[in-house]
Formats: sequence, structure tokens, C-alpha cells
Amino acid sequence: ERNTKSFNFAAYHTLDTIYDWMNTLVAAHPNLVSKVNIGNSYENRPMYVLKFSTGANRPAIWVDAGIHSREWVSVASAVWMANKIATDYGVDPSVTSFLGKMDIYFSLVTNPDGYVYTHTSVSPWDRMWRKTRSRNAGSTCVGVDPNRNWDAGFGGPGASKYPCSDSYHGPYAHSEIEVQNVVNLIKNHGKFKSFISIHAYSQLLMYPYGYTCSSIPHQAELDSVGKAAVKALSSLYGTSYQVGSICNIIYQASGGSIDWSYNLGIKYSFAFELRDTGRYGFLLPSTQIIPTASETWLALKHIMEYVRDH
Ligand SMILES: O=C(CO)C[C@@H](Cc1ccccc1)C(=O)O
Ligand SMILES: [Zn+2]
Repeated sequence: ERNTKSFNFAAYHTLDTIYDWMNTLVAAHPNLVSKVNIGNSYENRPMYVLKFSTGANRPAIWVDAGIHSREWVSVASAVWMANKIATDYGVDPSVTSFLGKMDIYFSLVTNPDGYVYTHTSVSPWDRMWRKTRSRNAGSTCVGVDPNRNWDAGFGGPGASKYPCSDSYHGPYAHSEIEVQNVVNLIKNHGKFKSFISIHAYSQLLMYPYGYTCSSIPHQAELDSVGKAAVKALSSLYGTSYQVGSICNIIYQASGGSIDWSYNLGIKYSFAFELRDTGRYGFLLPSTQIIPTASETWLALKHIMEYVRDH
């Protein structure tokens, strides 16, 4: 993309197009956005994260999309929201004040190998690829579920030990380089206050835990933040979301990213499940990208404002 004006936010794009667009966004806002390479994927693709910062050594929020490669609307919404943050800085007082106090690390395509595979594979069922593309010793089946591979209840109920399963947890916690790259960034930085992972679909806003249905110590607080966030979301088009813990609202799932971040001390850990509720599922029409991104932004902005002030 030669400039951000011509980019079509209402379409699903390839990894290369998204990476080119990231360069134009950085070029257009050099004092606000930078591109950080947090490490390579299994197939040696760079994992680029957009860093929004207006000062040094600030606390930060982490937002990732596309950890499951078939959940294309999470990637497309993240692209739109990253652009929204860049263009609203200095215009929207809420964005300006947030970035006056905190940084944002935005990972648009957190499973690049899987994402490329869903775009390039010839068979229609590979559009439905979810996992990484790592090779499993002793199996012809490929990939690990990157949202079962984190060191939080790892290997417990709600994940599979079979490499051919779509929820295969991998040989050990953080075995996937894509997960390791994020873990290293978060641990080395040490000042993340919030960790948000964007998935699709089901229209849910969830907090820990997934690996157990027992409540977290901060359950009441995260529940009220979540409920206020989805109230803001539904104010735009009336889209309804449910709020609750992963285990209670969707299913038991061990080794999930936000369980790991919460146990690391990052209190404001949430996972979004974007549109829809099953009519199109992972094949959400591109006409719904901008509406989905616009309503999701209202929820994300609410969480950011709360984190900024607490
Ligand atoms: O991908 C999903 C479909 O978006 C649902 C998510 C639900 C979930 C989200 C966060 C942490 C643990 C589980 C998953 O099974 O990993
Ligand atoms: Zn997912």
C-alpha cells in the first residue's frame, strides 16, 4: 500500500498486504507508532507488533488478534482499530490521554504461518486452519493450538494430547515459538497492566479462568468492567454480547493466554469473541468487518480508559 488513504479496511487481506500497510501506518505517524519484530514464527516469518508510544518506560496494554488463523475478522478488526488509534490520537481526548500515560502493543497477526496457510492452501477445509504450522514428532498431523500452549493449567482438562486434534496443547508449555516470542516480550517488559486477546466468533467478552471454573480473586471487578464494555459495544448497532469467565461462559480450556497473563499479575486480562453467533461463523462476510471493528473499538476503548484510571 503506497499510503493509508487507499487501504481497503472493508476487505480481508493477506499477510504481505497487512505488513505493507503497517509500514505505511508507521510512515504516516512516525512519532506515535513503531513496528517491533518480537521474533520469527516456526516457518521463519517475522512477528511484527505495532507499538504506540509517546514517552519512555511507560506501563502498557497488550492486544493480540489472529492467534487462531481462521478467525479472520479478528485480524481485520485489529487493522481497523490500529488505524483508528493512530488517526484519533490528538483528536479523541480519551485516546490522547491514554497514550499520554500508557503504551499499546498491538499484534495484528499473532499466528502468521497459520494465517498464510488459510489464504494460500488449495483445499477449502484449510481455510478453517486454527493451529500453528509446527511439525509434530511421531505424527503426520501438523500444528499446536496456540491457545492451549501457555503455562497456565497446561495439559489439564480442556485441551487434547493428540497432535491431530485442533486443541492439541503441544509437547510442553511454550513449545510454540509464536507463544514464546510473546511470553518473552511480556516478561522482559515487565510493566503490562492489561492483556487482551481477540478471537472470533460467538460475541463474548471473557475473563479468566479457562482452566478451572473456580472464580478469580478479581472476578467482581472484571465482570463489571466487562459488562460496561459490552454495553458500550452494543450502543452502536445493538449487537449483544455475553460476559463471564471462559470456563463458565464457553467451555473449560487449559493453557490459554489470558489465564497465563492473569497469573503473571496482569489483572486486566480479557478475551473477545467477535461476530457472529454462528450464521456465518468464521466465514463472516467482509461487509461486516467495519461494523464489527467499530463496535469492538467502543468496548476496547472502555477497557483502556478503565485501565488508565486504575
Ligand atoms: O478459539 C475459539 C474460537 O474463537 C474459542 C477460544 C476460547 C478461549 C479464549 C481464551 C482462552 C481460552 C479459550 C478457544 O477455544 O481457544
Ligand atoms: Zn480463537
